Amino acid sequence: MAPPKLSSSEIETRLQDLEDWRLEGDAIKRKLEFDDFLEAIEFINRIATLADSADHHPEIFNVYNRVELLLTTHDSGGLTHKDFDLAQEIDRVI
Ligand SMILES: C[C@H](O)[C@H](O)[C@H]1CNC2=NC(N)=NC(=O)C2=N1
Repeated sequence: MAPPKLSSSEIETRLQDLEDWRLEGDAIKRKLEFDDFLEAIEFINRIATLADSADHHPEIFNVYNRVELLLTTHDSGGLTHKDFDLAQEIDRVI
């Protein structure tokens, strides 16, 4: 079953632990820059494994050495604990 959407105050609380993520509409977003394309792709591969294990999949945008990640829970129509949990796991593998 889809997890419940978080309230705005729950979202604010969880965002405090994620200094590089920004709230954007119904999602959280992080922009990253690497030395080159291969570094960016290697990072994407690392998070692909994490995401698939969590059965939670970020939207991933890549242009050369830049990667933009967007997390939201489509099944719930907004942000849930799954987005914040995965964001924290992603931050650990950078
Ligand atoms: C059936 C499957 O578990 C769902 O479709 C999962 C897969 N990955 C997902 N990823 C994201 N970001 N949001 C979801 O709602 C979602 N749902």
